[in-house]
Amino acid sequence: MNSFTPDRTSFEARLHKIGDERYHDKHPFHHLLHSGGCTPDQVRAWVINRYYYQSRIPMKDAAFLSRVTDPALRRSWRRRIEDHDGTEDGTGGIHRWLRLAEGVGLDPDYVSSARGVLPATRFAVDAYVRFVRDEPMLPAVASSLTELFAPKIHKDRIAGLLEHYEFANSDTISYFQHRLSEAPKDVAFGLEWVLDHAVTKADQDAAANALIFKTEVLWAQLDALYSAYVSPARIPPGAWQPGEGLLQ
Ligand SMILES: O=C(O)c1cc(C(=O)O)c2c(n1)C(=O)C(=O)c1cc(C(=O)O)[nH]c1-2
Repeated sequence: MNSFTPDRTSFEARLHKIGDERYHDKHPFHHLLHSGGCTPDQVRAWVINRYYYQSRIPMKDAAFLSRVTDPALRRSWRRRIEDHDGTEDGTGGIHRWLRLAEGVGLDPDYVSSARGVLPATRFAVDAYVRFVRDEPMLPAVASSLTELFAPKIHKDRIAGLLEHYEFANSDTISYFQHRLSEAPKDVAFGLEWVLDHAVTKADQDAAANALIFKTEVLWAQLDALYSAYVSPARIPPGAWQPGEGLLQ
């Protein structure tokens, strides 16, 4: 019978180590994007596929909320949906992502139709929504903790896009600018909740494994993008072809 449960500090360090080793800031596609090495079509492919992730985040948060019995937890978590959906037309993260889409020359209606999304992106993102819907509460919350590592990548992205790409300006990058203040609030709450609720070794393992699963969801999306649009550029049947979905 396991009797030794590592303390909060070493458990938190274990979660951070997962990010240090596995977060998608290390993926070659991000290196290419942030250093100015992407062609306009590679940026467009990223915007189209990443939209699918964005669009499913509030759906997974709604699935999560539908299982929560504690009003205080619901009150805190529901802000995530408002961050993405906004509180009225023309506000929120999804709207801001579509401004980025227009900035790179894409028709926002095409992007929001999700027609050209890569199959592996769809599978990975849908797996995340199902995971949060179906797994116990602790792994469901822990899977959101990749956001611990997001502010750094958002800062790198803002700096890299502004330095290297003509389309980048305060309007087109406002999605990332907003996340710099939104994500730390989400993750401060989520981390506290996980540290409070992971009280046995088995709980801590389940939370750590959920975080690993989530890094894989993110990594798989970039692998799909790299293999379809970078090298050797094998676009799967049905996925976005350069030239499609452009602004008229
Ligand atoms: O640009 C990124 O690299 C990145 C990563 C992540 C993440 O780590 O899951 C999120 C976001 N951005 C993001 O913008 C966002 O709203 C978000 C929500 C969540 C989540 O799991 O609930 N992750 C992320």
